[in-house]
Amino acid sequence: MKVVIIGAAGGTGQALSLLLKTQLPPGSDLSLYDIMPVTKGIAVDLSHIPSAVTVKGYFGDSLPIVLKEADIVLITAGVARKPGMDRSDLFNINAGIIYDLVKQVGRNCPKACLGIITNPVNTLVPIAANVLKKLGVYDPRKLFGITTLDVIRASFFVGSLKNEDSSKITVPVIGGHSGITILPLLSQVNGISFSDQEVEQLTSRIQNAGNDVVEAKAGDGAATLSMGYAALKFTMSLVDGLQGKPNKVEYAFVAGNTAYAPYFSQPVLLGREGVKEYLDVGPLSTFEQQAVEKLSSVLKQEIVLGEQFFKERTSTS
Ligand SMILES: NC(=O)c1ccc[n+]([C@@H]2O[C@H](COP(=O)([O-])OP(=O)(O)OC[C@H]3O[C@@H](n4cnc5c(N)ncnc54)[C@H](O)[C@@H]3O)[C@@H](O)[C@H]2O)c1
Ligand SMILES: O=C(O)C[C@H](O)C(=O)O
Repeated sequence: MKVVIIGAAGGTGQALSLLLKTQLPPGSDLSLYDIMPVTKGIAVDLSHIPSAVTVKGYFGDSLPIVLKEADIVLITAGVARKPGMDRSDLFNINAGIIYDLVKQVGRNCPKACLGIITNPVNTLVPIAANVLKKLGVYDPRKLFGITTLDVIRASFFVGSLKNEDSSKITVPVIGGHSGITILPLLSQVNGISFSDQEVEQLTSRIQNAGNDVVEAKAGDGAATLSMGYAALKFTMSLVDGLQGKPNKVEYAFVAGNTAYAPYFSQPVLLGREGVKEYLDVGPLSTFEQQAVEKLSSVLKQEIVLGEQFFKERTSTS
């Protein structure tokens, strides 16, 4: 299994690299890439951890070589938020970065599964899809916006509210990865019920959890460590699915089969080619039905923004 992390010298990239070095199946190749020369040193540092995962670091113009033979590419390259910013404020810089990087992915490892962590996920995934389409290598089963952080946060918040072990609680989170597009389905949490007030407060807390980290870090970045853990969870399920292990289900922002928006975070069963089956989001409460109607119009606008960017960029290049 070859996994490439692009943006590996950043906060999220380093946390994820560390976790994957210890968790990938023996014999895997973990290749780290960033524009920063320190990436080589990060790989040397990680290589001293005893595990049967080979780790190498690259920077500069070596990306095409790094990508060859990749099974999974995870992109965390780009800028992160500072207090007072929305994820959409990152669009101007990160859209161009994703456009260029995904071109390289499409050219050098067209069959790889691609996970986008960089924000704004809701807008960057449509750009990535269009870049891959233009290259003639788009396979919707293999392109994911990684929204697992919302899922793990929701488990933690529900566990702390109800005094339960959060590692045993699963909260479905659908929609997208910004503001009201993040919709936890609290009505589907097994064995736990919530008052209307708890539903409203928890929903808002899950939607705003990213802001809490950005404010608490006070100008020095956004969530990196919990994101590293979340991306590990997603990636290990993807690895297992690619290796043919059964019942690997994750929530991810995909070009799926819901009526809510052309790209939507929903449960997916992972298999040898990426998504094996798009699963139903299940029954929604009245609160969730109203919320999903509202979020779908916001999400559609954010998706259109990505598609417009792609059109403008291709017409000028
Ligand atoms: N999907 C999510 O739930 C989620 C969670 C946390 C962070 N994020 C997003 O992930 C991104 C990274 O966050 P971070 O905190 O790790 O930021 P960071 O600034 O610590 O790291 C970003 C890294 O990207 C590198 N980079 C920039 N342009 C590059 C390019 N063209 N090629 C290769 N590397 C490049 C930088 O050198 C840096 O090392 C941000 O956009 C952030 O909003 C998303
Ligand atoms: O909030 C951010 O900007 C980073 C990430 O999307 C998060 O949810 O923590």
